[in-house]
Amino acid sequence: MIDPKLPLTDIHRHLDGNIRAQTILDLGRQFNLALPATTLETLRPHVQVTRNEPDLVSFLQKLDWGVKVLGDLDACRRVALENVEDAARAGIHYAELRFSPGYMAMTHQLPIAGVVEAVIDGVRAGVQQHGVQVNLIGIMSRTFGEEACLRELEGLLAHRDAITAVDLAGDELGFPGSEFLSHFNRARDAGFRVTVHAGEAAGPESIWQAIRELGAERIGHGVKAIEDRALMDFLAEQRIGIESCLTSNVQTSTVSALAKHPLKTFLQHGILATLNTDDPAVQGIELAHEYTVAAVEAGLSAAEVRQAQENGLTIAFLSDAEKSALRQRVAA
Ligand SMILES: O=c1[nH]cnc2c1ncn2[C@@H]1O[C@H](CO)[C@@H](O)[C@H]1O
Ligand SMILES: [Zn+2]
Repeated sequence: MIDPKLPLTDIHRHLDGNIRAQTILDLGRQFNLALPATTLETLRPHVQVTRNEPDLVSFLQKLDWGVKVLGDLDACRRVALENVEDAARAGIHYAELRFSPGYMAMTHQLPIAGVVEAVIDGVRAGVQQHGVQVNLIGIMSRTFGEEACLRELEGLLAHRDAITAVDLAGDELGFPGSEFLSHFNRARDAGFRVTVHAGEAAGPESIWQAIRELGAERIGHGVKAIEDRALMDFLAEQRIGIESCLTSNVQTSTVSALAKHPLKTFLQHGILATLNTDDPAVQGIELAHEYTVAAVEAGLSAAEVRQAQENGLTIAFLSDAEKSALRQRVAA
């Protein structure tokens, strides 16, 4: 169901939601940290979703061990490099890897701009080794409040040229987008592209807010757009893309089952919706699973899956020239 002649993109993929279990064990040992388990098998339930979580916030706790073991900047560089390796192995041609430098820095009080630099470094090394094309998206983790997000933004601004876009992620219900207006004004002034996690835990009003007040050009998840016909029309007309993450939405109980997922309706409505992973290691899936298993269970026809794959390139944060070059490279 993946068209090998079309670029395969993953434009919603958290680098810090994709830290290998083995790397968590290695780093735990290296920094002498007390982990909840010492073997891969026993660690797994602490770092991976084994059954659906009741809500978004419970799901997000599964990411915590991955960042708690980041004891120095080299550890950040390592997980960034491994993320590019994983993307290459998953057959992805172009990935937008997103990360929250403040979340990664938090446990061991690493310098935030240093984390940003280490991630850039690790990704650069990975790209050289594996030939995957990558752009980076800097996340502000709303869960830790406005001040913490401001520090993240500043760390990202310090490396403006190597960061393509910004995002807002974390606890959408507890920290509405309206608290982050000034952050996004600054980010847009600096020339960052904008995508926002919205309409995942909160309703369609959160998506309207992200577009109108934060300047979102794309929406992460956007599941709740299904409740607002005018919003669906607007997304289609304005070509505001939706980054769908099917398995993630079931694991966070955002949708009760794949068969109830609105992606098919979004595509039928002419919305530029796409297939992506979210937090592959935490979810225990890779992109191929989303294309060949999850999309099918969500009722997509082969033509709709192909449309979603096309849309990934259409809404990617790439220039038109970069898109054509990528298209030609893959088709050749
Ligand atoms: O599915 C998701 N919805 C909302 N926030 C998320 C999701 N996955 C990860 N993060 C958040 O992104 C940051 C790390 O990149 C963290 O804030 C994490 O909680
Ligand atoms: Zn996400």
